[in-house]
Amino acid sequence: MTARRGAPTLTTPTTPTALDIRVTDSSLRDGSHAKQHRFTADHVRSIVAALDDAGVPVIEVTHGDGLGGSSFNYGFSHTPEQELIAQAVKTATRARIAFLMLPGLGVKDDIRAACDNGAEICRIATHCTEADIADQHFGLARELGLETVGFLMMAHSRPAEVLAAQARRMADAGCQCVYVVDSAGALVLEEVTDRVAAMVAALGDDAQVGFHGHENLGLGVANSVLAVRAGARQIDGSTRRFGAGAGNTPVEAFTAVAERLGIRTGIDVLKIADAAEDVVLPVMDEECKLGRLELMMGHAGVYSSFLKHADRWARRYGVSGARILLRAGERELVGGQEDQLIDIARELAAEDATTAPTGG
Ligand SMILES: CC[C@H](O)CC(=O)C(=O)O
Ligand SMILES: [Mn+2]
Repeated sequence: MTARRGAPTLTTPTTPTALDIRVTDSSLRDGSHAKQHRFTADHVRSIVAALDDAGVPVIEVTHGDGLGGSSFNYGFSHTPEQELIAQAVKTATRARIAFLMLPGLGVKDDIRAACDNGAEICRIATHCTEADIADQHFGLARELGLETVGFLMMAHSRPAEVLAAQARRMADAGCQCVYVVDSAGALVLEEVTDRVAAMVAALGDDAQVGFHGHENLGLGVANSVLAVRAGARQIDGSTRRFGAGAGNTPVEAFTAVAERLGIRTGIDVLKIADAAEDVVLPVMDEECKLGRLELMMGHAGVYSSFLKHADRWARRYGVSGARILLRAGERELVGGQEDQLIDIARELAAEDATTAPTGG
């Protein structure tokens, strides 16, 4: 790496040198939440072409809630996700296409279809205490010759040793890289280090460890660097932060920081910055911002994909979206419990009605 003029030397004793890590861009999957699942084939082609040209090695394409997510509960897709996956595969020249599935939302035939459409990496997501529900999906994916990744979602909600045991379970089922998934964007610095390090120790050479961050507390890049320093070898992000909540770790910023730290991603900083500005931004309905609701998600530990749902029910019932999210955090809601946001909104409306001053 050639030193840039004026760039400080940031090497510290804990800085890995010339370390190769693999970045997966989730704009076309996690960004589906922000886009309310309205991706078209044109969006996929343009974003995949730009990311592929910038050297992003893995691009994830699926409904925000994974294969089978298109539904009344989660939101219907504009274009069937298998078609989007097929378009992504046709467009990419170097990048490999990944898909996500949550057992129960998607079924094994969805994995077979994604494989037939040319996807190469199967990512199975479970709540961080429920790794056992993914056993058969990892088994099938390996039989099909797919690379496997496991997602332990809402990883802030359990301590490092619990995650390490769950990661071991995934690896034993055939998972080749288990991610600490900070679904709520609630993990703060050393909380990432501890979790990643415990998983690295539990998995040894049997599987890698990855980190998937969200920006709800503004820590996506910093947390990802700490994950790498703790031994993570795969990092997720989304170009222009295009993801649920305040969005994901921005790939372009992470790439630039990684380059300064001697962490090699293989991504061209200038090209990914162009892709973020010229290609991804125009596809977004609005920038993923770190506003009041997003901050509450990180603060209260709420699943990032609840953002649009909470906002909708707050407007419908005339109550505060931030209070909906705080109560969702107190109740420790997990993915799949989106409907309970409606109950909370109704409760808050009833409480407000009883406390409102009466006229006359
Ligand atoms: C519903 C799946 C979820 O969006 C996966 C993910 O990206 C996360 O938990 O952060
Ligand atoms: Mn996510």
